[in-house]
Amino acid sequence: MKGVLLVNLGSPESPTPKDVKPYLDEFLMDERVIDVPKVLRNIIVRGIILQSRPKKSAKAYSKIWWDEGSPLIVISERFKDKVQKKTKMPVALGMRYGKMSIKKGFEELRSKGVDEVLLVPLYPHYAMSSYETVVVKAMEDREKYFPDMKITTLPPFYKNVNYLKVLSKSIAEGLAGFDYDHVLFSYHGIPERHIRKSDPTKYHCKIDGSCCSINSIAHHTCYRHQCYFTTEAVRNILGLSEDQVSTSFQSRLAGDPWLKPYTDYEFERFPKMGKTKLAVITPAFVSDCLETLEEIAMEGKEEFLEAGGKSYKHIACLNDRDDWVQVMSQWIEDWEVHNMLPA
Ligand SMILES: C=CC1=C(C)c2cc3[nH]c(cc4nc(cc5[nH]c(cc1n2)c(C)c5CCC(=O)O)C(CCC(=O)O)=C4C)c(C)c3C=C
Ligand SMILES: [Fe+2]
Ligand SMILES: [Fe+2]
Repeated sequence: MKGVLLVNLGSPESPTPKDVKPYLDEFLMDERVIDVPKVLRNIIVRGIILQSRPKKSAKAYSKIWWDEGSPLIVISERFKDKVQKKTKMPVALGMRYGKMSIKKGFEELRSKGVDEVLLVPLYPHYAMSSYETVVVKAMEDREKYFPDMKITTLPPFYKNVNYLKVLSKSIAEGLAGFDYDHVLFSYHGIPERHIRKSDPTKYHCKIDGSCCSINSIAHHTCYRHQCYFTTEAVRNILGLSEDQVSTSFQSRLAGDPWLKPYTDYEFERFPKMGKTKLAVITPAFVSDCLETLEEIAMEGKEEFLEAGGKSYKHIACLNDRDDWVQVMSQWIEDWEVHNMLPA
């Protein structure tokens, strides 16, 4: 029987340093996130980052935590429940990090008689630290625990027309009634090095933007290209002009150069350029989470207003919107009935 496994990033068990520490340990010790040799990763993560970050992150998490738990988990569960209502196939939810593991998701599907799984990483764009690590982990778990399970993987869906339409509709609804002079598309950042590592040609991606609009096979795995594609597609659907929108990258860790421009620098810069009424959208995430609710909706607002901005609005992610549920359910049905994946 066929079944579906939706996978998101995961959250700590609670917004306390005690629970945030093991979560960050699993996350940052992933070789696709901090991609240095294991001995060095141990020093950087356990010897440096985990000495202070759990306390700081726990404080941030406690600002956005809901009575039911982590917003990312609660929203992903609501989304899964709605998708389940639209199909007879079993649908399970797993997380790349934390207690709700991918393995548990497979076990749940197996207990319902599933032997063929559609694996759905809940990321529109390809990055080795998000989409790729989900796929690799799922394949490792299959190898170890479910060797007879057949797996098909949903590709990154950043250029799927139906996805772009619901994303644009959600943004249009968020913009309605808000007097804005600029719309910022803020994507989760990644180290520039990851772009080069993910380039199968090893020469196409230049990071400086000179490559991303030239057609190339490298774009299948180029996070930067895919983010700019999303901005441009939505801009066209909404009929916004080029100078009304920009793209930036948030949530960087100290150290290496990450993709630019940095979102927090843009918050400082815009008011100086006369852009004082800002709407911010965060399309790298399908569900709201720490990075959208705290970093953008709370901290970002404060930074922008302090820099001279006059009004600010964060537009919610797709979350469990019915039209998004409908798009996902249609992809699932196309796979179930026709073995077809979204283009
Ligand atoms: C678009 C998806 C994501 C990419 C790409 C990504 C890369 C990436 N992230 C870190 C470090 C951290 N990210 C953290 C939180 C976080 N990251 C994503 C998504 C992507 N990360 C989400 C959805 C979340 C929120 C999780 C939640 O529970 O709400 C954190 C933890 C919080 C903190 O301490 O700031 C870290 C750390 C790196 C290093 C990286 C690429 C190399
Ligand atoms: Fe992250
Ligand atoms: Fe590129």
